[in-house]
Amino acid sequence: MGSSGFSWKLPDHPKLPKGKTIAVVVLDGWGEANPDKYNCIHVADTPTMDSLKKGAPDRWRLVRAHGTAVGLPTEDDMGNSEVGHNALGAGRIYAQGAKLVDLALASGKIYEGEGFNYIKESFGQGTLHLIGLLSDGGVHSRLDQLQLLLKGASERGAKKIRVHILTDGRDVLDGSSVGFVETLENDLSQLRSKGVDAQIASGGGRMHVTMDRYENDWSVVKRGWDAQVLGEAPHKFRNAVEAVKELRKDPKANDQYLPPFVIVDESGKPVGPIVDGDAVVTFNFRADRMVMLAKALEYADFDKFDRVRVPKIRYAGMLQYDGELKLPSHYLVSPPEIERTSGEYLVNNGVRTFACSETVKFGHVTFFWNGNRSGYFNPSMEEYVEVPSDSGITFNVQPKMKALEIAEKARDAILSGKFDQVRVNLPNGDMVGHTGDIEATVVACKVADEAVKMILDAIEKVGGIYVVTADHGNAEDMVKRNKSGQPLLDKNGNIQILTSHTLQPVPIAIGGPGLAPGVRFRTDVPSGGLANVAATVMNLHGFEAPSDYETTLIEVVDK
Ligand SMILES: O=C(O)[C@@H](CO)OP(=O)(O)O
Ligand SMILES: [Mn+2]
Ligand SMILES: [Mn+2]
Repeated sequence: MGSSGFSWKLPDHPKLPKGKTIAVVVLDGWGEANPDKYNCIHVADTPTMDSLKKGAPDRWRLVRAHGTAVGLPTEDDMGNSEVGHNALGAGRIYAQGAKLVDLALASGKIYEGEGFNYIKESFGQGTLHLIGLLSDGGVHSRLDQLQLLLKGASERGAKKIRVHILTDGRDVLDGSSVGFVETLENDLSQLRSKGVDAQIASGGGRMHVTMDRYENDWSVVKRGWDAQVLGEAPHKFRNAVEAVKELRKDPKANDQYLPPFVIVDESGKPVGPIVDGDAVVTFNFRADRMVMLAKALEYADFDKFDRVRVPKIRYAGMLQYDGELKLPSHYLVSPPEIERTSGEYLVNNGVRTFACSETVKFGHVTFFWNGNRSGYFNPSMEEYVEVPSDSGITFNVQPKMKALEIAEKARDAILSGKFDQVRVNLPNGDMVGHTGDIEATVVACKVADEAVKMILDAIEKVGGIYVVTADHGNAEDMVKRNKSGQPLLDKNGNIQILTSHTLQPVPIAIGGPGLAPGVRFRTDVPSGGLANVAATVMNLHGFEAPSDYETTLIEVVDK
């Protein structure tokens, strides 16, 4: 985009009026799948979402929310919130972190960049520490990328390497941590046979150790800091496979919430605390659950918890996690440059915007929606409201979460007349779906449906328009299936619970008294995806979308 001649001004839509209040509702983790007893959305009482479906095909359809439709490497990649909200807000498909890292590793460019050269300075005297999520889930990180990085770094002079693992069980099956640790141990032993002193140094479950987000609970990050940096944890083991196996013996244990542990040598000393002169790489490509640790590692002024000891290190992220904050300042791969998002365009065209969710999804409808950018485009035109999430619990014990509070805020914003777009994320289907608790997920879906109703009722009152959609699947399928769709059993004959997202498409529904009578979904965008939603919403606000946006899903026929 050349600077000369560029204008934020959007052309008027030839047929659709401006000035309608539009509710944009994102149901997190709400896909469309065959109805059976593991489809919690089907099992739950969801009269509002059911009634929207009756508008098919003119005002209800499905859109793609996984794989290449959202910029992921392959069609086997399930959708996730980052790429889903990026696509929804940006209206274009960007090659996402997973893919950018793949390309940089394949071409070797990762080793030529500023970030790698910066950390490499420490390889002579210091240890290289790699911290991140150990699985092949592909949402935050990928095992094969870690493996390539280990190989590449050791070939380029890293003589002492320590890996600080976070077990998954959220993007992959619970219990799969053992296999991933065994694979990593095998790789590290091969490195040792080549003379590299390489070991796992610490670990813990991702939801209990390190990977909190949006500052919901700093104690999670502190537990990680204590283990990774200070070498202190309640559990000590001589090896990580044994650690994970032992800790999983607690009947309440699961991969997502394993307690922190450190690996110690024969004299009981931790094998890999982070000390002055070391290099650290956080190898997750996804931002939200790495930003807090990045702050703790990078900020001189930091008061979220007592770091006790702040080693002088060279730190790089796999990507830069926040472009506005320039955090971290060193990184191995440049993040996608998502610019000219729909939020920025609309604000520049006078659309007053309200966005709301609870803490655990707040950044989704703001930061991710706006192309991984924090803050307002224009504070006098926008208001972002965060409803505090419960912390320190798994959401199956509180499946209603803050859905109704979010809906109340949205309702009040709609009725206030102060906003043209009121955008929310309703987290329940996703956050409770990730716990693998089917009963609780059914409750979660019911309450999300109630929240949608509250918002739609407000839209009805003000003569507005609604757009109800989702960012990817989760709650619609809670069981791992074989290729023909049959539930898979484990060796004890129990079904294998699916805690992860899915490859399913998601619904999008439009309606409300403000929707012009001739508006309907086009039939010539059959493979439409989340990136087509931005142009659609721009049209409903009375504007044509920029020409490089993915095409709109709607047309206006004469009535
Ligand atoms: O909880 C998360 O971090 C991911 C799953 O790893 O879910 P979502 O993409 O919905 O935020
Ligand atoms: Mn999501
Ligand atoms: Mn999720």
